[in-house]
Amino acid sequence: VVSRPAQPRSKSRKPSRSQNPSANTRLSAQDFQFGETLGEGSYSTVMRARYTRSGQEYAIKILDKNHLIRKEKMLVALAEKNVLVKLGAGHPGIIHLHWTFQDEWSLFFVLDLAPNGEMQSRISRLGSLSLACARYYTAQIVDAIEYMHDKDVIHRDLKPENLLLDSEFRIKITDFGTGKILENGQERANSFVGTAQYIAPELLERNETSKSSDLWSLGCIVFQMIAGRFAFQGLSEYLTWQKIKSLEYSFPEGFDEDAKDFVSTLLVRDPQQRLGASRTPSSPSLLRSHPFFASINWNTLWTDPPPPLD
Ligand SMILES: NC(=O)c1nn(CC2CCNCC2)c2c1CCc1cnc(N=C3C=CCC=C3)nc1-2
Repeated sequence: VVSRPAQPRSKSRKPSRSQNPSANTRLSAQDFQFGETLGEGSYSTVMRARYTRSGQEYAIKILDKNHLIRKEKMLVALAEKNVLVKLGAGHPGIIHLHWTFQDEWSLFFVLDLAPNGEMQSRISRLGSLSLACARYYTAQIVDAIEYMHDKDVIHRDLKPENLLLDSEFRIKITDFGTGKILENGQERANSFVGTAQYIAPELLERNETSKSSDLWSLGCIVFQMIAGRFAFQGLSEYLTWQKIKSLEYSFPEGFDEDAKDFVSTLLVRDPQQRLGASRTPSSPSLLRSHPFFASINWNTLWTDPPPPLD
């Protein structure tokens, strides 16, 4: 990825037309004061930025055009934008795309900033989360996943690194670079994506992903939040995959019984048999009615403060 100066190069070029739904202004990099780098991908850099006119902070994903073209990833970048546009601003648990614009070198996605970083960092720092915390965050993730799936979007790389925390320490699911829109009732998609410890067996065995693959990843995430370690971890990626395919995992002593049952209903080899796999937007959610969530008030889930992290 091209390393960017603190302030993008200013050239007397007309910024391209931006997608700024709230006004007729034409956005350009000069409208922002860029700060720290939040993350780097193979063809993108995410930077903290302040919109000069309002003072509002955002995360701006900068995609290098030449790199996208050379690596034939332009369609991937546009697919990510389409997923983000389809998800819109409709859910508090999903990072929202505010605007896009481009210049001669880069595409710019102006996204919500989640100032409190990754869930992964919390789990690493604390070892594991308190049961109350794990329950609260799992409920938020379930709520966001069901919203996403109701819009026929699958994430395909859910993991604690992609679960960010906003200013109120609420979940924000991010990085839809591996996201997929299922067209016209399509149930499954072919393409290899994902991160070793969270990949569903059907992806390893049949290169197949579906909404249910996100549910498998959810099971892995809940296990990790409570146990403080991966459900599936071998000495190599290949051995990790072998454990996933043979469903070789075990709960540590003292793992909460309701949480154990919840995780066990998701870490199921057959995608169709996972809890919530056959849910439709009009059918009741089997995930939400699981006993693990007995103490969750789904109506105030996004306004309730999180329990203490440890
Ligand atoms: N790939 C992305 O779309 C993306 N990547 N990041 C940073 C990554 C850092 C590594 N783990 C995955 C996320 C972001 C976004 C969206 C938008 C976004 C919004 N806020 C933050 N905030 C962070 C704050 C502190 C540390 C890391 C990220 N980060 C992002």
